[in-house]
Amino acid sequence: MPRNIKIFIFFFILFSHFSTAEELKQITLKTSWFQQFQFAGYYIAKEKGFYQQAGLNVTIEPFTIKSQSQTVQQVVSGQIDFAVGKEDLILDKSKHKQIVVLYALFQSSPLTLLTTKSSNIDTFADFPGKRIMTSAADAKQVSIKAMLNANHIRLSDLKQTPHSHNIEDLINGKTDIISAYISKSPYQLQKRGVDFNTFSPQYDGFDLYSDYLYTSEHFIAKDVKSTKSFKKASLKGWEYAFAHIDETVEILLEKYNEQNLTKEELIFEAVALKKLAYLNTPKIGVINKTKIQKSFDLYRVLGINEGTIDYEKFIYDTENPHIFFTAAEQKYLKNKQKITICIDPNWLPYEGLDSNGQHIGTNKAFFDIFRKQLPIPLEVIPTENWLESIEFAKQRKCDLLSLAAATEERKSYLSFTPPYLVFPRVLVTKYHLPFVNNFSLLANKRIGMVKGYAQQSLVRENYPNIIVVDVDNVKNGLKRVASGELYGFIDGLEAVSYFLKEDFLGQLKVSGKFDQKRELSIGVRNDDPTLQTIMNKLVNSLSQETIASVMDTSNSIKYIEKFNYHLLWWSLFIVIVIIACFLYRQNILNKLNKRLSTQIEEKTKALQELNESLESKIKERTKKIEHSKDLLRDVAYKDNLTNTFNRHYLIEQSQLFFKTADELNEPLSMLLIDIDYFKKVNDDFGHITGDKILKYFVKIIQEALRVDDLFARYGGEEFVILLPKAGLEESTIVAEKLRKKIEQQPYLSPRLNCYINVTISIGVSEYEQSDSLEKLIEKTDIALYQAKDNGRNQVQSI
Ligand SMILES: Nc1nc2c(ncn2[C@@H]2O[C@H](COP(=O)(O)OP(=O)(O)OP(=O)(O)O)[C@@H](O)[C@H]2O)c(=O)[nH]1
Repeated sequence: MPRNIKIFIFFFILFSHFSTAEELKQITLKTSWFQQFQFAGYYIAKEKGFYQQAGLNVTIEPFTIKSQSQTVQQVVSGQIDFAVGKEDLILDKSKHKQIVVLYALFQSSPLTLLTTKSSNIDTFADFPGKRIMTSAADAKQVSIKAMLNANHIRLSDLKQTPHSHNIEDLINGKTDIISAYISKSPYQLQKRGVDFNTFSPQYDGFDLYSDYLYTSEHFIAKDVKSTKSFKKASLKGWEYAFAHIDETVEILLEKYNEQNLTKEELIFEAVALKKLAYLNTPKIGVINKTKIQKSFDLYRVLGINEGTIDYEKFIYDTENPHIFFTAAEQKYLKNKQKITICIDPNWLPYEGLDSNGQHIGTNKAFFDIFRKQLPIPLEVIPTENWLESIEFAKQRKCDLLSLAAATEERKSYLSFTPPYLVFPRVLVTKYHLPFVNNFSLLANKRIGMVKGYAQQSLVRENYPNIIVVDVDNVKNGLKRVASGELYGFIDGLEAVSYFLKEDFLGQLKVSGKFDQKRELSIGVRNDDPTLQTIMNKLVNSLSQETIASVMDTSNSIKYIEKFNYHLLWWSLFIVIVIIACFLYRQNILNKLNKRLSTQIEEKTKALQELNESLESKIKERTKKIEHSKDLLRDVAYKDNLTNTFNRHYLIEQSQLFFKTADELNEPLSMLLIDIDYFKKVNDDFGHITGDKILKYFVKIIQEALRVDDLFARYGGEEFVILLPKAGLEESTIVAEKLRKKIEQQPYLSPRLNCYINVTISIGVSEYEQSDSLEKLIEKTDIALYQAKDNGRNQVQSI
């Protein structure tokens, strides 16, 4: 190869290397232990080029036990950029306020205490007086302290010896207890076949973060971009390492194995640590403020720390970060005392001034975010219009100009932050006009644009044939379009939408959209570079999520700020008219209803009265009829003298008695009673007394009979009794009972004042199926004849 070509290649390689190194940001990282899987994510990020892709050249500093205790100080002082910290980093934070944590790799600490089974130290009760081998760093860890404390063991109860980091010392009994990583020592014990006990703080509920990645406030203040990039690339390295354990272990074995660990040892460690990294979380590196607070409270409870921690500054939230200022910036802000900003007072919903001169609109929400980060006020200087705001910015009457596009002309007096709001620009025309896809078609048309807006020059440049007409503000521009004075108006979509919906609904519409979007930044006076870096930091701290969230919130409130009272009054008026009509109609209906009700009530009352009188008449009539019926029945069926049933009734009813007896196959008997020698009674005591004796006789007989029995006067002094359900024998007994009653109860004549003895003769016979009344009487009469014939006052049955 010719010599000059060799020289060219040499210089090419030299300069290309030099230029790459120049482009990459130099970063240093210090781990908390010797090379092992515990730091694999960082090795992988380096080896796989994740750091390089992020613009970083990372140097992983060699670990030494001697320098271990100095790491925090080295980070705080800026000698090292990033470091891996154990769970007691929060203790360091309370002393070194500059520490900022980027993430926590292990959701629970791998630190544990181990004893061998053969030592018979199986519970915490066996701990007092025993030898413990623990490093100064391990002894400081709150999880170990809290676990011992919770089990009533103090470190002073144990004989502490320096850690040899040699597991053989536990196996050989040189110590009783050792502090160890769950990811490492158990493997060595298992391999040696030594049974062991694990005392993990996690089991007592003390699962604290470990392996924090941290840096200093100074570093972040100096280089937010590298901070974010390093965090992102490191986590990417970790995700890769845990997803490709075999490949990672091979890389470690080849390049990062100063402890000469075996493949199996590294895989054991990887598996154990992966569990801790993804414990209760699918996302690696999460950090929760509450959990940090609890850990710090634990130190306080244990009496280890009395300090305080500003958690907002301790945990660096990439999405919503706290902004750290450099010492120079802090000094600048202290001297500056306040930052002033000019805004567009007439550009709602983006921003504006309300009737009290207060800043309102979407951009105010962004200012409020900035205000939280700034130690000094951010003050709005009121102006009449955008042109005046520009003029004030030129004259340095305000430090900043809000929502400004970075035009060449403005760059002569302002520098610009990165844009944080991007608006589409649109054309508004009258409602009936056609949509415009190509703005070249607007040639020779009068198009309004707000005077002083940077977009004017852009439109003039791109569409020189459009006649751009200055207007004062968006609303006036739209008014002039509505009146026909202008063909159209160009501005941001949100700004025109705000007024279209408010004041021009149905008159104007969005008829086209520009390809170029409008990117808006904060203009910063270009004679103040420190203010420029401060404003850049503030704008850079806005994540896309924050911007979207502010836009969403302000979009939902913008129409509330200017309430459409015109529409409200009209709506109220219409509602009132409807209610009034309804009430009027209701009133008329009520009156009609009332009248109808009265009429119905009157009619109902009259009908009720009529009904009642009819009812009473019917009742009366029915009563009369019933009475007449009773009278008729009495006349027809009753004997006038004795009030017993008569022969006619007997003839009628006997058929029913016979039928029942036939159907039910029940017995039925007849008594035929005749008063003995009644002619003589009449003769001796007179006919009237004879009548009374007949009545007396009937009364005694009636009292002795059952309700079902039928008692009737057959004629003269002869009476018939029908006894249902009674056979001949039973009815003969009844007849005898009646005979005795009459015999034993002589009639006392009040008129004659004497007892008159009366006796009766009774004939008894039983009904036989199909007997007629005549036949039955005939049979009974035969029996009666026998009773008479045998001397009277007796019963004869047949
Ligand atoms: N006081 C009164 N006597 C009546 C009534 N009906 C019938 N008698 C009388 O009853 C008597 C019946 O007489 P007789 O048929 O001869 O029978 P007896 O005198 O009772 O003699 P023996 O029946 O044979 O014991 C007559 O004197 C009738 O006038 C009545 O309603 N009132």
